[in-house]
Amino acid sequence: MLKTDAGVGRVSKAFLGPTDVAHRSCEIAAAELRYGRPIVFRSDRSFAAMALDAASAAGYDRFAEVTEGTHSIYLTPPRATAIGLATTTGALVSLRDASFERACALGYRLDVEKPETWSEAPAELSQLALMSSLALLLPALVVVEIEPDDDAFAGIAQVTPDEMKIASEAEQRFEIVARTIVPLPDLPQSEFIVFRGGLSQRDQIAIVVGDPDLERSVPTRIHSSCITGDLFGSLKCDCGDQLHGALRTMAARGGGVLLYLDHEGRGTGIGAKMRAYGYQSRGLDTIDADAALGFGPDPRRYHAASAMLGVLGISKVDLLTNNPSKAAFLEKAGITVTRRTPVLGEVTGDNRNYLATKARRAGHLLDVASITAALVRK
Ligand SMILES: Nc1nc2c(ncn2[C@@H]2O[C@H](COP(=O)(O)OP(=O)(O)OP(=O)(O)O)[C@@H](O)[C@H]2O)c(=O)[nH]1
Ligand SMILES: [Zn+2]
Repeated sequence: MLKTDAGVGRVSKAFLGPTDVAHRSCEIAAAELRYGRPIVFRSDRSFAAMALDAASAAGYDRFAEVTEGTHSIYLTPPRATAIGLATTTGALVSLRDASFERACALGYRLDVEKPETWSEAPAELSQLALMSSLALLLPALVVVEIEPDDDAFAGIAQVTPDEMKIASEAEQRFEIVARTIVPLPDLPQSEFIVFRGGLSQRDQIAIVVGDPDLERSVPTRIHSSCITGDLFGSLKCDCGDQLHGALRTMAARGGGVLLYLDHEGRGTGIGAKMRAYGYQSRGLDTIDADAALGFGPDPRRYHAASAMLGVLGISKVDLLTNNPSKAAFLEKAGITVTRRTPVLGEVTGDNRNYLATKARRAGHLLDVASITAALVRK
């Protein structure tokens, strides 16, 4: 039987089907983590957890006290590997007598010594890392295994793996809430279409440039938000150039669609991205900096993109990207990618390493030699 009523008692069938209940559990659990409060993850085994990124020192001390020092920190596989622990499921390191500062150091800081003792984390804790991503928090979690009916955690928000699975279906449900023309410089008439839906996501927009023929392959860009690059023209990345270049390409081809997705920092959030920039200033590349914070190379998911294209009636695209995983996702979601058009920004001394790392380590279709040559020519 599906466990979909964790901790909520009797449920109104008039308003709440199983998907609603599951969806609500996930949203509440994510919100609680963001407020720095614990949640309970109820699988075959039960765990209480709180996210260090949001917890206060006092909240952490209370967790340590209630659990009588039996609490541990869960390190995801990328974080465990970054601090020298060889594991595929992640690591648990005891926090007995460890201060809040020590827990944070183990969880996401640089220059931490490899812990002497640790154990393999139970595989189900990766689901807790997913919950913290949903909450846009670092996946550095203080955890303790508890009895399902543990009084100390009574009334705490609960979530189960079944609920997470059911709720993830909601990621694919989007609807249009508003559409209107917004004049943009040097572009044909452009319409902003606002979409609402998904799991823990803000409203997102599709910008329809000109009058694309939806019967044919539509020039399309899936653009992940980058406040530093798109809005402020940061030189650390090429996002702003790609954004404006893609819109110009669409105009030149008679029209197209740009999906501007709520994906700041490759989906990790602006807080994590700025921490990652700090680590990059100390010599780590974009992937190792994210790994030091506990993230895999690219945690983005593109369900919103395929759902929004579906609502717009677009089934064939000419995708403006250098990132093959965007094309692969769309194909898997049933959208035909007839062609890929590269989108290149200006190569600068500040973004060269970032672009080269994306090519070398993330499989982006960028020519490292020409990136370097472009710089030499300057
Ligand atoms: N975590 C992290 N995110 C970054 C960093 N630099 C840029 N980003 C984010 O990376 C994303 C880049 O998005 P896109 O330009 O759509 O995607 P892409 O994967 O580079 O692929 P293209 O379609 O070829 O541009 C944005 O969400 C940025 O905020 C970084 O150093 N660390
Ligand atoms: Zn950027």
